[in-house]
Amino acid sequence: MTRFDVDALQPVLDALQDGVYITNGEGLTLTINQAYERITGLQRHKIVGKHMSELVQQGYISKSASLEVIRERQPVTLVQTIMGDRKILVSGNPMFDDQGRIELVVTNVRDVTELLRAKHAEEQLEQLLSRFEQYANELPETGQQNGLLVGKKTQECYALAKRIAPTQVKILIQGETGTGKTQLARYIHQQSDRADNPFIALNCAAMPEGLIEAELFGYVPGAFTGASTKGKAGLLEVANGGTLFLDEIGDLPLALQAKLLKVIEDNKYLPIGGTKLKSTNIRMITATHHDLAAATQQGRFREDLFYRISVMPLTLPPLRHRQEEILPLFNHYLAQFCEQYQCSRQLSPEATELLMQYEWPGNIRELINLAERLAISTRAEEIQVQDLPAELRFLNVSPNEHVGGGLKDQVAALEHRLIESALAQYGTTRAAAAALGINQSTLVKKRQAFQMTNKASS
Ligand SMILES: Nc1ncnc2c1ncn2[C@@H]1O[C@H](COP(=O)(O)OP(=O)(O)OP(=O)(O)O)[C@@H](O)[C@H]1O
Repeated sequence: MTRFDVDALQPVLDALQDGVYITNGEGLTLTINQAYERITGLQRHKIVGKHMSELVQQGYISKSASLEVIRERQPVTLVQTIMGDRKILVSGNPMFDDQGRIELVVTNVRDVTELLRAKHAEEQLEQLLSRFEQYANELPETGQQNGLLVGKKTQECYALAKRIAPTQVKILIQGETGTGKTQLARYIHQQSDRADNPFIALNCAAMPEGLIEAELFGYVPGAFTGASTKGKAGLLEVANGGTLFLDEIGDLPLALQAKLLKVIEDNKYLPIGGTKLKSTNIRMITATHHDLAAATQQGRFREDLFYRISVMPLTLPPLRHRQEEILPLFNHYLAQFCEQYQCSRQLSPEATELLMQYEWPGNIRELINLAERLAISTRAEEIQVQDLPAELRFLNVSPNEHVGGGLKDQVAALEHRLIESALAQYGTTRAAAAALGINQSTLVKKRQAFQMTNKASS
């Protein structure tokens, strides 16, 4: 029995925005309010009279705050998961009678799913912004605002970019990762009459759909639970008057492609939760490493958007197709890092040869990373083959002929050939082992094991 007439209180409870759940001192459900029904999807008539432990057993809720309050005899706050994925913040409070027994447990419930999502989104945005800042700092120091234009193809690409920079033509930059797409987009911005306004870059592949939408279009105050009360300006607003560079546009979800098309056609967009269209004046430059024409045929990219953004395609070839640039770029960055780390380094002819033969899957970015790594890690002034990472050092090891057998045999055979190749290159087991990063005794044992297997099978 309780001193309170719960039924009489019901209209008051129903007027509250937060969900309310009331049990008696044993954990039997006395009532819930309408907000609780809305947040959890549970219906009052189905749970009144039920014990909280039944609700947990039947999977309606993951944990009961009321039972915990009864056990602990003090307030309890926890985050619960309901209906699979929604997160609710639950705070239970005991109400004691004159004898100190728990008479009621009153629990209030707030849906924090959107709040948590927004918090996560904010964190990701902060990271993103710090990346922008980091990238923006890279250019002025080297003075290489338009890059090192050594190769003919790169020179032609930049020359064309310079001619079209002052126009409004839509540019799609194609190229593998690290080939310099962002740098080229920034160059176009700098050569245009928008140079004094912002250059904003967004990588569409780096974020989940909900977040990209909030970042691009922004949201109005109170657009969703947990949204900032001030609302948020989208990048379309931040970049107003300047250039918005959308990298990896091929990864933009279809729903957002439709919204982006509207921006391109009318220079208008609707912030999330908004009712009034906003105008923007941006130059959009896009980039991709995908074959967008193929993506269009497969229905993964809107055809109308593809034609709109690719009026002027510019292609940056992979570094392996710009052989003449490898050394000048490498030496440029090596000199830059030597100055930074106060050292002096140069490539030996053999190491130079391997750099020229290497495929550079990460293109210029990979080359820059290697230059920095070698400037720091080599001891002698001349960089030797053994200073290079394994993927370059063993370039001349011919690919494994099929030796038959399973993966284990093939891996053993490859290991054997790498060991033999290192031995041929370095002469002694000690030097070969050092180059392979293993102990000399391990190398010798592996060699013997392989020779024995070979004898046994011949
Ligand atoms: N012509 C160039 N000369 C010198 N450095 C360059 C040149 N082009 C690009 N770089 C440098 O190479 C690195 C990678 O370039 P960038 O970030 O523009 O590549 P990206 O194609 O946009 O890569 P991702 O697709 O992975 O974003 C940057 O540090 C950039 O400064």
